[in-house]
Amino acid sequence: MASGQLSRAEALACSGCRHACHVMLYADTKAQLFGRIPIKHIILVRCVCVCVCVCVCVCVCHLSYSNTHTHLYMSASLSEQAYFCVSLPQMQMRFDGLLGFPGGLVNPSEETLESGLSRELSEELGLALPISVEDHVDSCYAPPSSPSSSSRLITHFYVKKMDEEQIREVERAAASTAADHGLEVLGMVRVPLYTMKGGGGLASFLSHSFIGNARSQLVHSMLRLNLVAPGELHKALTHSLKTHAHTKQDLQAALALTQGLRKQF
Ligand SMILES: O=c1[nH]cnc2c1ncn2[C@@H]1O[C@H](COP(=O)(O)OP(=O)(O)O)[C@@H](O)[C@H]1O
Repeated sequence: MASGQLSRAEALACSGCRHACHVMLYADTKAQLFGRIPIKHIILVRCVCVCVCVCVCVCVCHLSYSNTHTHLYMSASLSEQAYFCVSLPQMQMRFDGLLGFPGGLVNPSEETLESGLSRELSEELGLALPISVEDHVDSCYAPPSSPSSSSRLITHFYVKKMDEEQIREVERAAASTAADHGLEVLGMVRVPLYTMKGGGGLASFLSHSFIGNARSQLVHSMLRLNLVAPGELHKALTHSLKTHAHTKQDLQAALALTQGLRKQF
């Protein structure tokens, strides 16, 4: 067991600990890539800014595809059969501007971890999604939020595979009937799993700010479920670090702008 990780039983036995449960929802689907490229075992994700995004699970050869908007690098095995395995992991933009998985605090003395997580999902997604013990992946101590914080937080992570239509239903409900929409949850986003020339896609996504250990939960899940090949992920993370350096420069330029304006007004 990795450091900081606990078994479910150890976690529940911790007296005075607070518990938070979050879930990664994802789905596979059949799809025709650009209507003509026969590729097997790819993961295809739609994201906010690019129409069709590609990522890879099985690496045999390298293809490159380009149009006026995108340069996508794919490792893929070709097949006669036009069957595409599309994966759609979801995260949310939280009220605090950070990315995270749907879920929240659960009180195990009043409810099971799974029923508490389902309750949180009804508020955030507008749907009662049953979560079971089998969906549980791991439990670990969260880093203390401040040196003075007295109670320790244990985060429990779940992964639930759904079908594509269920994911669409979640997206529709999250934006229309969910009580938390526009308040605690600013919107659901699909994770772009592809790597673009220049570092777009997954690399850009991973360089955003995440709540708690949500980024490592995402990275571990991508590896464990073979949603992204380890080499692709390594490349994406290396790019994310470069993006960070660029973001720092950008922020410094923006800060200089506001400093100039502060002097004027
Ligand atoms: O996606 C996540 N992965 C891991 N930990 C998270 C995630 N989202 C939130 N947390 C942690 O769990 C705590 C409680 O989560 P959240 O803010 O969702 O609960 P709440 O909506 O019930 O207040 C947060 O303060 C944060 O430390």
